[in-house]
Amino acid sequence: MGTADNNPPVGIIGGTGLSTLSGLEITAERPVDTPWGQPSSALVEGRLGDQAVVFLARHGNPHRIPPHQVNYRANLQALYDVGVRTVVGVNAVGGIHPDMGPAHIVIPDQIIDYTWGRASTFFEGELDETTHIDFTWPYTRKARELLIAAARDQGLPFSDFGVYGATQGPRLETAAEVLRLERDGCDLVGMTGMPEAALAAELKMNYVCLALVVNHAAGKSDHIITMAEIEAAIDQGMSGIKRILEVSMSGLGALTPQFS
Ligand SMILES: CSC[C@H]1O[C@H](OP(=O)(O)O)[C@H](O)[C@@H]1O
Ligand code: HPA
Repeated sequence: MGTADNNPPVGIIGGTGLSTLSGLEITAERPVDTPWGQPSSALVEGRLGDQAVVFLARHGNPHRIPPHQVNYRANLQALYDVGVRTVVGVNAVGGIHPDMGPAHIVIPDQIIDYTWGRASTFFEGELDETTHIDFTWPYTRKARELLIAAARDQGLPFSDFGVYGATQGPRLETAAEVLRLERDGCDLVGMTGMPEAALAAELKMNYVCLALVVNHAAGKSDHIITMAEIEAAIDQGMSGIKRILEVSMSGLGALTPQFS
């Protein structure tokens, strides 16, 4: 086995509360283009410890692109084109499961997609062949195990399971919608988990979600959701997310591509 110096770069897609990655020793910042258009931000190349990393801000830096207008195809393609084969999607989410309150960290294992109207595949238009990827397990098992081990190692409050319900946004949900998500089996709700995960699978990249609960989902507390509450949870929990990234990074870099 080689050292982390020989690993391909790991991609980190930062979401709400993570438009830049402090701790990343930046070596280059490159605006790039793809056949699908421009990604949300320049690619920020650097190292976390001895692992090469390419960081991309999902909503742009500064944060300005709403979840339904993110160019998910360009984001994944841009990372792929610079050699990334393993991606960590960092997501702020609302907690539905009673154990998943603000500042709790979750490494989910499943997704239900409620989004609509988003460009959600690379395989459309005139194709030589129709492609239906297998998506039984949307997150790469070995990548999940590495994040779980890192969260445990750091003594952080986390759950090693969870169904992520991806809603359209940009508005938050009604209480009745959250009850429906709960009946469907969702533990978390966010707006960007899809099509990001499916596009990574189409490119045969490893993909894993590292989620920070930033509010109780609508109707799951005695108050409405405020940006102040969300910002407080980000302030409290994002340092733990960064520690998990640092500890797991070289292991993630050593993973071979998912389907090879
Ligand atoms: C009230 S914040 C909603 C915003 O935060 C999440 O973004 P991300 O997944 O990129 O961290 C959520 O999906 C929404 O876009
Ligand atoms: O409550 C939520 N709903 C959807 N997306 C979110 N992202 C953070 N919190 C939430």
